Amino acid sequence: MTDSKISANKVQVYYGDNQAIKDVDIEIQPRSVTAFIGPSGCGKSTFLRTINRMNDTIDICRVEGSIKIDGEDIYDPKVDPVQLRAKVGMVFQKPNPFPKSIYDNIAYGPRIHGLAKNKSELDDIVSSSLQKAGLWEEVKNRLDEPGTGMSGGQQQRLCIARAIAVSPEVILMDEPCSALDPIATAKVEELIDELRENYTIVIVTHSMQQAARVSQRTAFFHLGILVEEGPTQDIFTNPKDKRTQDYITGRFG
Ligand SMILES: Nc1ncnc2c1ncn2[C@@H]1O[C@H](COP(=O)(O)OP(=O)(O)OP(=O)(O)O)[C@@H](O)[C@H]1O
Repeated sequence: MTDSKISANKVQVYYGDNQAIKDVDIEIQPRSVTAFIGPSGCGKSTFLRTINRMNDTIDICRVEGSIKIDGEDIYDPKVDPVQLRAKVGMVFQKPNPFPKSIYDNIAYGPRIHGLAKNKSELDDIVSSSLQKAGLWEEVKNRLDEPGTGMSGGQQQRLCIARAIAVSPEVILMDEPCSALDPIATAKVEELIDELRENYTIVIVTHSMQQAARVSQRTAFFHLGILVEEGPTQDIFTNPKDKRTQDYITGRFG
């Protein structure tokens, strides 16, 4: 196994008095897809959001323990959460393009982070991000049109392109296909498979079939606890814990 990209150690997350994540330790491998699965409310999204400090935006939420990316503690007071979220991008359940043109959706992050010296560099970032998200051919002649006018699946790939535009190393995806039809889902899954060559991807999914299709490793959460984590094939064919077995065979959740 290579060195981990993300190391979480004894992570606890509280919403007020309610503890949503208990003592989670996990090592996430670079350039691969890790799926988080588990019944509703088990804390998958909460734990995902600790990896780019999105929980900071929820007043009552408190995170304890340590999360390191490339050995650096992302909760260190020196870390700027805005920079962190460029390095650790996020794609949400519902596609959420900005009410701007397709071009400006992609150019927004690079402009804020000063990634382009001039218009031609910005054009290059926009086209290469759309190419990496497999969307270029579909939109190259309509970059001035609103992102919100695209189909749901295209909007989600636009959101992936937007995350890619600021050169992230990690991409977090919180049920990215749950609002998409099967054809759009298949396209996003194909894209995830291509992206793993260059990015570390963590995906929360309710679909065990999706976890089996796209991920190399799977982590099963239950009641805020990480019950087990391992190669996806092992988790689905030979789980060690009875709770995992019960979940994957549809006995609960
Ligand atoms: N913003 C919030 N404020 C208070 N409690 C929250 C908040 N978000 C999540 N929780 C609580 O934390 C626990 C874990 O929720 P979380 O959404 O992380 O689970 P999940 O496994 O992602 O669920 P689902 O699959 O339904 O999205 C639940 O008890 C939930 O009610």
